Amino acid sequence: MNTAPTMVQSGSCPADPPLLHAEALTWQAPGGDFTLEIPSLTLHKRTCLGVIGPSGCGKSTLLGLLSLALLPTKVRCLSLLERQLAPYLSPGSHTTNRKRERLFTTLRAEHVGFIPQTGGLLPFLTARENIALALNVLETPSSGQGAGHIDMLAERLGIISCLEKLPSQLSVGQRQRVAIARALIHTPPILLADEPTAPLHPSQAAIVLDLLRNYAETQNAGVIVVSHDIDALQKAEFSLVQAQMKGNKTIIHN
Ligand SMILES: Nc1ncnc2c1ncn2[C@@H]1O[C@H](COP(=O)(O)OP(=O)(O)OP(=O)(O)O)[C@@H](O)[C@H]1O
Repeated sequence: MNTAPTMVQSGSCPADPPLLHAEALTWQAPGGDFTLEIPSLTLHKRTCLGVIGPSGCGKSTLLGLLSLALLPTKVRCLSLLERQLAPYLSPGSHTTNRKRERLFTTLRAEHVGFIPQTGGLLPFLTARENIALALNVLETPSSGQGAGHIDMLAERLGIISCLEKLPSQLSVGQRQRVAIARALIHTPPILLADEPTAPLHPSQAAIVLDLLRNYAETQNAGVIVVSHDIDALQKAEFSLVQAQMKGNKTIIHN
């Protein structure tokens, strides 16, 4: 399906600098069998984007690039909270790999919440400890108020009774909601989520997407969700970004 992307910057103010901006960014898979091109992609404050497209079209790869976990093959501009990162990525850059990795790790930890497709909880920590991990790693001023904050978020996600249990004692849907709480607990300005609602009952999926929309609006954050559930994204008023496949190349932009 090669439909043009639909994009409505609902709620964002054009005067605000974007939270995330990429231009002329390309990733080529090792072996060259697949290429993802991002001519231009911008995430503004108080905006929720829903990236849709068929299996294997590069949606997870897009999140990997935006979360700085994957390095682009080529890039003209990549900025995160107005910090220009392309100079660290150009072939002629004098930055060492270690220095770049240190910077990117810090940016990721402080500014990006990530909900992986598989939850990614540590099996030997309780749900509460998993959620608190981001606060402990960052040692933010909000670390002290962590317990109350965790309970409040858990209440909204319907997992209050799960907090003292290990991931193995939880259902797939409960584990996913713990992973969502873990990604939100340090109130990152950018939230990236890979199929966050896939293991959830439709009623829970709607609650989660509404929570993410509300999070973007109240925290001045930007949310990008990869999902196959177009109806749920539209009901939660996400702006849809359709991946366009052309042979072994995918183009994603807004
Ligand atoms: N490390 C890699 N080496 C080679 N090819 C890769 C690598 N990582 C991803 N790919 C390829 O890149 C393409 C995009 O993969 P990606 O996981 O981003 O797709 P997706 O849209 O998220 O798929 P799904 O909806 O099934 O999760 C696929 O064709 C995949 O085979």
